[in-house]
Amino acid sequence: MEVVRLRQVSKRYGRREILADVDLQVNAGELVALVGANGSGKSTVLKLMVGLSRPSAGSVQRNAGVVSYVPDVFASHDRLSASAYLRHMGRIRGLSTRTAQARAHELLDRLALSGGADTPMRKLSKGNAQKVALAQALLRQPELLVLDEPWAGLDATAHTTLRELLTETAAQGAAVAFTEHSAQVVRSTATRVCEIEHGRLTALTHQASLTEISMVPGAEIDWSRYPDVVEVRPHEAGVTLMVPTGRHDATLLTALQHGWSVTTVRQVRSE
Ligand SMILES: Nc1ncnc2c1ncn2[C@@H]1O[C@H](COP(=O)(O)OP(=O)(O)OP(=O)(O)O)[C@@H](O)[C@H]1O
Repeated sequence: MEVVRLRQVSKRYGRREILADVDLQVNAGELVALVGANGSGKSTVLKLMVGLSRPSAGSVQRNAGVVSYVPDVFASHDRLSASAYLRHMGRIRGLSTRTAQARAHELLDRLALSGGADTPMRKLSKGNAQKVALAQALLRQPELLVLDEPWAGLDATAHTTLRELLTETAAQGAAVAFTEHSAQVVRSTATRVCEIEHGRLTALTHQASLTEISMVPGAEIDWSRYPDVVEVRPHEAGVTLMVPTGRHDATLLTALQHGWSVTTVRQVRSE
């Protein structure tokens, strides 16, 4: 199902054309990454998607009740604590105080907000403020979730959690669009990648589905040197690898031949 569609969209600021003839749709369940150089127009596309900006020509159609947006900069000078802010945002989004509070705590726990949910917003570090911005966007399951460089400033744990949260949100039927500069994050998260160059969409590529393999170490292997391995996540119990589905058999074989014990294998992103 099509959740948002840009048709022949152009955007001008004064006489300057920022976007030209952009055709792009995002469907329910998709994770679309917008990539391109600084200033190529990615954030502008995101703002058009959520309705924060209007096209100079062309049209934007949205088929979503709950739309959530995470801006690239989320600076708050508020005296409100993170948890009071999220309770308030939850109420605005139609949740009861109790549900908003429970959901806020669940999200802040998963994202490991340090300094506590009772810290005034203006005292939060950049990364922790980003965690609050993400929690705000996920208080209610959105139908359209749009995020501008959401990984910026996050620590390693929250980095992984964010990918899991976005994947879960898409699996529950949301259309998800985001910008990101790290090729590795794009490869391990997006189901489709759109490239923008000087305000024009230049390429669209579908990403292969990925399989996540968790295992306990045997003989030493530097997994990052294996071309099939998209991502390596070391953790206390061992390591978790992301490998394109279809090529995971070879990775499993290598692991077993080196005495590693495989604990779980699961497909985390389908095509
Ligand atoms: N409100 C505005 N008024 C005038 N120009 C703007 C405005 N917003 C964006 N621009 C210009 O539009 C162009 C595209 O900006 P945009 O923020 O969409 O790029 P981006 O691809 O997201 O860049 P980055 O990777 O640096 O975040 C830039 O040249 C920027 O200066």
